[in-house]
Amino acid sequence: MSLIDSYGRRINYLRLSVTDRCNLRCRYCMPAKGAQMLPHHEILSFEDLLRVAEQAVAAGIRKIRVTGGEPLVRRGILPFLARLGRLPGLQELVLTTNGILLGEMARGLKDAGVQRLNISLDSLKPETFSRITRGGKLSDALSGIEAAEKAGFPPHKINVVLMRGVNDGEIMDFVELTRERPYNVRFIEYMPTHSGNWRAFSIPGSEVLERIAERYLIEKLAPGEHSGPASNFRVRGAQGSLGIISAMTGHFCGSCNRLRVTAAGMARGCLFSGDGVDLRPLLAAGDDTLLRQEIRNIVQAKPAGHEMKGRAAFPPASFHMSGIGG
Ligand SMILES: Nc1nc2c(ncn2[C@@H]2O[C@H](COP(=O)(O)OP(=O)(O)OP(=O)(O)O)[C@@H](O)[C@H]2O)c(=O)[nH]1
Ligand SMILES: C[S@@+](CC[C@H](N)C(=O)[O-])C[C@H]1O[C@@H](n2cnc3c(N)ncnc32)[C@H](O)[C@@H]1O
Ligand code: SF4
Ligand code: SF4
Repeated sequence: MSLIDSYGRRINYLRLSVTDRCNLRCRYCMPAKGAQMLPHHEILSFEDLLRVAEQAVAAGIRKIRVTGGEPLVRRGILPFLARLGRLPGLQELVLTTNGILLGEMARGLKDAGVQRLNISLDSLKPETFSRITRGGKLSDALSGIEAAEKAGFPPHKINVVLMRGVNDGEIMDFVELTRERPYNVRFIEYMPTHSGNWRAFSIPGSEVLERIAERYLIEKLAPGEHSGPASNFRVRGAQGSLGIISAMTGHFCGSCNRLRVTAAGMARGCLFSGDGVDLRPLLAAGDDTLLRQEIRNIVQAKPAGHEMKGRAAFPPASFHMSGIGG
């Protein structure tokens, strides 16, 4: 079974958000105060999340990335992941995290069958890290990253959302990190949110690459099985690699393979496509065949791309990265 959308793209990757809560408050993701968290009864139960995942896999999804909010703050996440990983037909179970809880949970994640981790780390300086995350401790994130390495995960992808004047002075420090460690450090263009003046902060991926190329000899890497939305590069002689995720200026929409389901059970064909489709009535009706058909319908209605340029108001009122899962 495979899911092909109306533009001929094969949709085989589900980003499943398990919570909209988080132990950090990153400036680019959540407002300082008054983030409206979903009441507990509106968050899908693990049973319902499993039903959605099961029907998505039956329809053609092969990879599930568990995200949030911070997925590791949801109670019961490890047994849930172990059950998710056992779904027949699912080939990859991966997770995106801020790393803060990995010190205590990395081993459990490995045992639950999570295959790879993408970890957000926006600064290597304690003060800047704390400023961006509104109070997070860099040492917690770094020890989490180390614990995950010790638990036997393959080299991590490290996600860095660049913000002009905030952490772009650290680009070369992150480049140096790839010389010492086998990580794939990915610089991400700041995407629109309600939490601030994103236009002033967003740095085009092309500029980042130019700045690196002024200092280092870099070579482009061929797209690999795990390169995802990033264009990847390597500084000559480095153990790790660099990625550019041009979420705003770039054009990975043409090869987009994703579907999203939020913790509230809203399915979206595109990160930026409005409110999405509410799966809860179908879950409540208990008809999994209809659920699978709805997943196919959403894939059919998936837009060609984000089309932000043509929009008078962006982002839409319903848009919160922490609520959608990035
Ligand atoms: N515009 C856009 N941004 C995305 C999409 N998927 C992920 N991102 C962004 O890319 C960054 C990294 O996301 P991750 O959660 O690490 O996932 P990923 O890069 O898709 O992961 P893999 O391809 O599975 O390695 C985040 O800023 C996401 O918000 C997408 O489909 N569209
Ligand atoms: C919403 S977070 C959820 C997972 C986890 N809490 C974390 O931070 O890795 C998923 C990804 O979205 C990214 N993200 C959040 N807001 C963003 C924004 N405005 N622009 C670009 N990336 C963003 C984060 O950096 C992270 O890599
Ligand atoms: S990016 Fe991740 S860690 Fe930061 S506030 Fe959003 S959900 Fe939390
Ligand atoms: S913006 Fe939409 S279509 Fe483009 S890559 Fe992201 S999810 Fe896919």
